[in-house]
Amino acid sequence: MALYLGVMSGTSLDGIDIALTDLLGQPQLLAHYFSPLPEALRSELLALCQSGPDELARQAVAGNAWAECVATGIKQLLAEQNLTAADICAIGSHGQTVRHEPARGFSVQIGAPALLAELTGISVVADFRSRDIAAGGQGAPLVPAFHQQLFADDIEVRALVNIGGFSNLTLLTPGAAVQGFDCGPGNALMDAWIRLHRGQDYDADGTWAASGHVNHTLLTQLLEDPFFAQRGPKSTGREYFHPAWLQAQLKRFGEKLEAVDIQATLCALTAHCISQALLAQQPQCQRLLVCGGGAHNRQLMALLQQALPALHVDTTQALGADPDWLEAMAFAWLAKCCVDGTPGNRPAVTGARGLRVLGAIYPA
Ligand SMILES: Nc1ncnc2c1ncn2[C@@H]1O[C@H](COP(=O)(O)OP(=O)(O)OP(=O)(O)O)[C@@H](O)[C@H]1O
Ligand SMILES: CC(=O)N[C@H]1[C@@H]2OC[C@@H](O2)[C@@H](O)[C@@H]1O[C@H](C)C(=O)O
Repeated sequence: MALYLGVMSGTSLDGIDIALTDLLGQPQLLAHYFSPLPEALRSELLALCQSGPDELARQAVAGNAWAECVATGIKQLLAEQNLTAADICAIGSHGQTVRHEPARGFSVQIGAPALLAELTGISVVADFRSRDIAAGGQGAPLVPAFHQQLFADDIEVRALVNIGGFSNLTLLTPGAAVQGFDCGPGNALMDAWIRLHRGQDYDADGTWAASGHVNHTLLTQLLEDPFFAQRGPKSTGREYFHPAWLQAQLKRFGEKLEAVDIQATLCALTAHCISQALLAQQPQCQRLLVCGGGAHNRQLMALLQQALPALHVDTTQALGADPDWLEAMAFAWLAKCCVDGTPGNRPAVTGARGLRVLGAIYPA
């Protein structure tokens, strides 16, 4: 066995995913652990996504707190599995993205990797995005190479979409280089809207969205945002699709809509930005496999199937991969790539000048 831990704390800021992964042959998920972020840390991380007073020190303090949460989770997971630190080759720790501005040459993930190595006694690989950006790439998305490793088929043209806070698509065409790019909002705008109007973290199963009506005029207007027509390489995040983007769009729309109909329209926006990008970039695609938290949103899954009638729309579970743990597994795999000196980026995806080994190692 070659045991790696992948740690992901995604843009939706719901919590920390830890995946114990065997990377001796095809990646296998052996065990997993989820820890919600303590509310104070969650709101501080969210605040740090924008500039504010004393942010350098606050970023460092929040990074340490994040690493402590991860170390606690890792210790618990290892104890449950009767493993010790010595059994683990390395931790691949994505960290928490607080800024993503590849056009200005940076993407910032905080997570105190030195402290995490110290607290766990395990080597940590972190800072996966900066080398790709230094080589002219977007630094994101990085999971397409892992999707290719797990899901590429000799015959079927497949696509994967990870629907977390934002959504990113991977296109797997037999005999061709893997393609991939961010499509736009995933759950982030829906989460923000339901939080504002109903005080809930997310729209469980998409029930609220399903009870409203999609306003097609508003949907068309939202889809006119130039990001959607742009072809890859492209990536996005909270800097672009934020609640103020939605408020500006609603102001431009003018007509007052029921909150529930806006939720229905946001759900349709996520489905359509994915389906449009997929059809534009790989019209031969036969199957769409969904992973990330959005795979649990029944209304979103139904809208995706409606928008893509010629394709089979499934979650990755249909191929035996739990949709909730793929991102964390991807960072375990990327950590091994770094340790082995193998490139983790794919220039056709990120737009980097070439293949690069991603990440920095903090030895145990
Ligand atoms: N049962 C459910 N019904 C509807 N939506 C759900 C459900 N469970 C999770 N979600 C959505 O999935 C989100 C979390 O998804 P995920 O864990 O993939 O995000 P992430 O790791 O933060 O994302 P990213 O890929 O952007 O880094 C939640 O914020 C919520 O919107
Ligand atoms: C900068 C950043 O954290 N980007 C995330 C985010 O969440 C989804 C999408 O935007 C994707 O680009 C990326 O995550 C996955 C793990 C990736 O790099 O493939």
